[in-house]
Amino acid sequence: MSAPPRVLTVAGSDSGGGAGIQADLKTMLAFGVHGMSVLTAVTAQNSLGVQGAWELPVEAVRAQYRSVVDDIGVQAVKTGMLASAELVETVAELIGGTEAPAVVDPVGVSKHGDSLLAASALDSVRTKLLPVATVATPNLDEVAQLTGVRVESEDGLRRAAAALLSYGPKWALIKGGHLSGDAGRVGGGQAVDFLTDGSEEHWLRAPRLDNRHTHGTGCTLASAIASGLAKGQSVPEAVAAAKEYVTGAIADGFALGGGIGPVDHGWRWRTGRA
Ligand SMILES: Nc1ncnc2c1ncn2[C@@H]1O[C@H](COP(=O)(O)OP(=O)(O)OP(=O)(O)O)[C@@H](O)[C@H]1O
Ligand SMILES: Cc1ncc(CO)c(N)n1
Repeated sequence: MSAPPRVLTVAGSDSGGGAGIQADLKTMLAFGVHGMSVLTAVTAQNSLGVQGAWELPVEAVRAQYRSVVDDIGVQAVKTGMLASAELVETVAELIGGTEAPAVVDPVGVSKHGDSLLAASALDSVRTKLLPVATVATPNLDEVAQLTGVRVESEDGLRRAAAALLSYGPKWALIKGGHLSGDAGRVGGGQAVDFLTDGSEEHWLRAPRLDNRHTHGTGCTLASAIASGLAKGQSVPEAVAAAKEYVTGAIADGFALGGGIGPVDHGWRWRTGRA
């Protein structure tokens, strides 16, 4: 049997299994690719929040990356929680030296508002990491932090994407999920995301689901995109398939613990829906 496409996630561990490395690997399995991981940080995390976070040393991140890329090889890379300026710069340098497409999820804070990136790292994200990204996938808070553009309308999504592209990623995918939650200010009850490379424009719309168990949506979407790219899909194709997957996973998200439960990475198996 021939080997499946290989995808590498460079991200933090979520002990609760809903986001981070755990969400990434589950998503990759659901897409039929071989998932591999470079751990950047360990978090003590559950449905209620992040109780603690510990970064790994730069040498540990470098060594994991070299182990994977030099022997096994990768067809796509995805980045998530990078914690510090030093780690952001290290990962940017490693990705810059790898040919595979890179999906950069510029993770800033968790769903509970716990910080997963030092404020001092923002400039390194702008000047080192975004330039080596094939697709960057900020949510509305992250794009506001990175570009200063606060999105309050669909036209705002366009302006935010243009500002993000000025830092160098080939494609910007701005996730409007948070905005449409606000009494449907944008999208008319839909979860709207906007994808552009500066010339093509793609609007991704899905029903906004009334399920509070959304822990891990961003990690899941980015890993699904990386999986599609590893299979040879174009960025718009991979993003469309990823949006469909994350929407199904949110619909089937379930309660665990006393707070925000995870999306269901196995929804296609569990529900039999396509
Ligand atoms: N309630 C919802 N119903 C449908 N789709 C949603 C909902 N919430 C988010 N989404 C979609 O989920 C995807 C991830 O977006 P989101 O804005 O939640 O990412 P994020 O904030 O980075 O996630 P995370 O909290 O994991 O960091 C997007 O496609 C977004 O439109
Ligand atoms: C480790 C980790 N990465 C990313 C997220 C996304 O919010 C999270 N909650 N935890």
